[in-house]
Amino acid sequence: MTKEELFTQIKKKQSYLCVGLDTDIQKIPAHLRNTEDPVFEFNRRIIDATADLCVAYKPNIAFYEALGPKGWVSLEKTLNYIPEDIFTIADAKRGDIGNTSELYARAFFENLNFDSITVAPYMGEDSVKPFLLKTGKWVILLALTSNPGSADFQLLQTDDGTADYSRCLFENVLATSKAWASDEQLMYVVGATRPDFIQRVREIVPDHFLLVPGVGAQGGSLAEISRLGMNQHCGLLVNSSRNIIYAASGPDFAEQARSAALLVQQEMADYLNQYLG
Ligand SMILES: O=c1ccn([C@@H]2O[C@H](COP(=O)(O)O)[C@@H](O)[C@H]2O)c(=O)[nH]1
Repeated sequence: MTKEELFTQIKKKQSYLCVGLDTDIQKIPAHLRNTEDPVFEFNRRIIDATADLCVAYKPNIAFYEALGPKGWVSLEKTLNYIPEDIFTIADAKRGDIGNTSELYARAFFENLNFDSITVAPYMGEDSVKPFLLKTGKWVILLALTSNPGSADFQLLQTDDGTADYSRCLFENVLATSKAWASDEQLMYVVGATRPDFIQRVREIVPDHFLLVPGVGAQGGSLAEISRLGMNQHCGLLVNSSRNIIYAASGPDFAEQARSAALLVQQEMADYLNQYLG
């Protein structure tokens, strides 16, 4: 999916919601546990209930890997079930020496046909490039993550002498990596729990899409991130996982997930109207 196509979907659905498919076998409603593939059955019902309200789905790969081979089967079935016009994100946080990254890229872009993958920047350009060589696919590079520990390294002050102020490490990640590919192929993860830094992100990457986790269960504010982070193409994919998919645990879980997603979508429609007109 191109950037333009993604923006078209955002305008059509009046939504920049990414539903996180963090499907935990322990949290699946009891009545689904006896089905042949409870994880896929749960995801299928969530997708049916939310597909018209979101523009992306983000399965977090850990939840599937943890189940062994059958987890990968559930993941593949889920991916194949997602409608064509919805952007798919493998939240895998990969990245290794070049030849190993090439195999990760094949796993997620060829074996599984994801549109994008989250990649850790720590090992540098040669660890990210193999993902970028896949035509039509996106890399979503971790920049400023939503967890408290992001302060340990990402907020370390650096001084390369080129900025008016001492940059944090995450700002160097943005400034350096934006030369590796265009904003048609590269996005960044920026946590909603860090709204105080979003202006600094936008100074360095004004046109890129940002994948923003951390609203809902982690306490980030959709209002703040939308006000500070939106650009002329919206430029935001805001993820919510637990608050949507586990809105309820009974037989009506999918309807409740839809209600939770609808609340977020309606708020997003207001912000799109307010900031993009
Ligand atoms: O900085 C990051 C990067 C990734 N995540 C992932 O997003 C979802 C958030 O789930 P919620 O239930 O909405 O909190 C989850 O898959 C994380 O691994 C993140 O939270 N922060």
